[in-house]
Amino acid sequence: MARVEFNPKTNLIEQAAYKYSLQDVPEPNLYREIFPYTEIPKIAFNHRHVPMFVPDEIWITDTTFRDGQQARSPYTVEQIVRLYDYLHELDNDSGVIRQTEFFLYSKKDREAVIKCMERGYRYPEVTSWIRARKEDFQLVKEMGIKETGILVSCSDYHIFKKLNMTRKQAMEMYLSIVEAALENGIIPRCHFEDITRADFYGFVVPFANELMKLARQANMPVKIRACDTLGLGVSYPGVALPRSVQGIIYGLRHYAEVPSEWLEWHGHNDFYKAVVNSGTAWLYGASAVNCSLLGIGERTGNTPLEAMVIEYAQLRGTTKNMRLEVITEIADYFEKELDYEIPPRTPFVGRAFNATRAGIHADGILKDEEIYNIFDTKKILNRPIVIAVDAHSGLAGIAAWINTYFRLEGDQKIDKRDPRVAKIKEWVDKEYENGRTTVIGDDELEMVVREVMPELFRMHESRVK
Ligand SMILES: CC(C)C(=O)C(=O)O
Repeated sequence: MARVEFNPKTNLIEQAAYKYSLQDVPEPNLYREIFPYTEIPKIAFNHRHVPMFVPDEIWITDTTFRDGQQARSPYTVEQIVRLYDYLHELDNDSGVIRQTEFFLYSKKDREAVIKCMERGYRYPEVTSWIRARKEDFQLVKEMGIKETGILVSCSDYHIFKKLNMTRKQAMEMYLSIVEAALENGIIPRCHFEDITRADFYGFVVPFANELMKLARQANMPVKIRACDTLGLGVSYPGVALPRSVQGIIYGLRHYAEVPSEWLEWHGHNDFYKAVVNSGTAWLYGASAVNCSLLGIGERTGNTPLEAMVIEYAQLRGTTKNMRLEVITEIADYFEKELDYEIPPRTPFVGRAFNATRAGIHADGILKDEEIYNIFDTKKILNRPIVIAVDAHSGLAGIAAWINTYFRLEGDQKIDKRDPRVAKIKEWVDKEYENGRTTVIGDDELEMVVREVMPELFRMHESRVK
């Protein structure tokens, strides 16, 4: 039962939050009715609605060098430093991209951290990720890092099956590690792994309560990152725990009194929900959402950082002083320098995200591009709209297609008088002479351009399917 108390500060009779205590169950609660494993997981509703609560400040934290790097071959030190520079350039001292986290395991990891710290940027702040071993705190301290991530897996899948412990044993172990961080003057950021399959009232809230006690005793923040490890979080109104994103964030704030500034959501995209879940976490009281560049992370990836930059702009009505065109530079860097193929239809960064193939759309765009473009992609992302070619495009249309599609600038640009453009036009004309009525698709034009201008493909090889 919830306690009803008089609050002299507000002069109101208030219902105090019920204090949940640890349920040290003998058998794991695997929520088999929701996660039968041999069937698709179920989305259960209890029709409980929690209030929206948007923190005064919301921001993004980055995991490109941690979760991102776990899912691909490691970056070199130079690549890490370049990507860190890009994050800083994108943030442009707005503080929206507030922190990024690094492994400290190897000499190479540490060299990258030192180089990034030497940059002296305020944002994104360098934080670390360590094994939950007390010796590692010394390392964090020596490197001058103020905050570190610590893994505190919280579902019974992890506690019973992976750690082979009881809930009480796991909680005691986690608390002793958090205490060690605080004793070393380091802010612990507790990664509640697999929270969307965890017993919320039997483990998550009681554990968070203990963490908040430690924070009060040490007079230091103890942050909580709610990790939707398998992307099972759901943001539909009335969804039941443990899958409810808003339920988790509300519950941590309300029942464990975790302040918004210490609360973060870490999403995965297994069910295509990473972006909406992160936005929901913001709206229901987590100040931070954890993302990675291009969403690169374990399996289907994390919440894409660039998507949350755009979401921030939509929710807040401002980009502060972020430089959104850097998103395009980052995408180019991944493709050209890191040999990473961005799926063409990926929002904001894929080469086809603002391309239109339908003749009728191209016609509309020729009249006024606003008709078929989501926003001024040239101004905001330095990505001019891409137009498909048809019977009426002519030399100029074909040259424009090549220049926008391959994003050629300055003297790289192909002129309409270039004889290679005439060759492509011959092919286009033949198509229509032979009775074609549809617009020519990007893939078809790519094939012809590949024959006539192979050098373009050497530059953009990773863009070609
Ligand atoms: C390893 C943990 C912290 C994680 O990244 C996740 O749960 O997705």
